[in-house]
Amino acid sequence: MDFHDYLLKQSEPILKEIYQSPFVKGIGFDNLSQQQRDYYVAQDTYYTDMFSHLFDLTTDKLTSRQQADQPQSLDESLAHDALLASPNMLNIPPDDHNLAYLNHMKTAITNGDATNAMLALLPCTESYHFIGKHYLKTTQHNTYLPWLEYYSSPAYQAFTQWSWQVVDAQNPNWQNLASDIKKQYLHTYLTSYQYELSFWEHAAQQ
Ligand SMILES: Cc1ncc(CO)c(N)n1
Repeated sequence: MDFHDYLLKQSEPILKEIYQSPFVKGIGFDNLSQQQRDYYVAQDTYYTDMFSHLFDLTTDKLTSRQQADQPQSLDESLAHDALLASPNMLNIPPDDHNLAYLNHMKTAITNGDATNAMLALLPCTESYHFIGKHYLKTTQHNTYLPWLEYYSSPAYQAFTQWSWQVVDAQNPNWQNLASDIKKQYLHTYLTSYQYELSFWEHAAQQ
């Protein structure tokens, strides 16, 4: 088993909660209010802007081979457009859970090694790909189909697979990791997953 498969087993319960969270179901079953979409797109626009900066900091820690293999970076404004937000989103400031999530990633990336940095970002990348695939065929004539298509697209999949390959190559003998290091990696990864869940939960509460 590769390291990312082991990690996925650990995050599976949270991923299942994410699938069942009301906003994610709202995307899958075409059932979201304008207010929920405005809030989510406002939060996520802020988040993805910061994420690209954090991603660049992480890339600096990788080998030049890994950097060269990185697929073209993606323009998530296409996914945001698919949620049809109103201009009211411009009045919504970044919320505390969002800032706390970004702060967690920044700390893990600044203070940690290359694996720790990748694991702070991985839940973000992989969970959206799983959500896209999970709900792609759920509802006919779904208003939000372009959102699901974006995250299940070959380009997004390539980005997810590249992330897995990097994490696996960094830890070919992950079973032999010192237990405190393994604990730290898991903590970084699962904390990001918990923040992903919380991001969705807040969006549904609007
Ligand atoms: C909160 C969050 N996590 C992950 C992604 C996927 O990039 C996103 N757009 N937003």
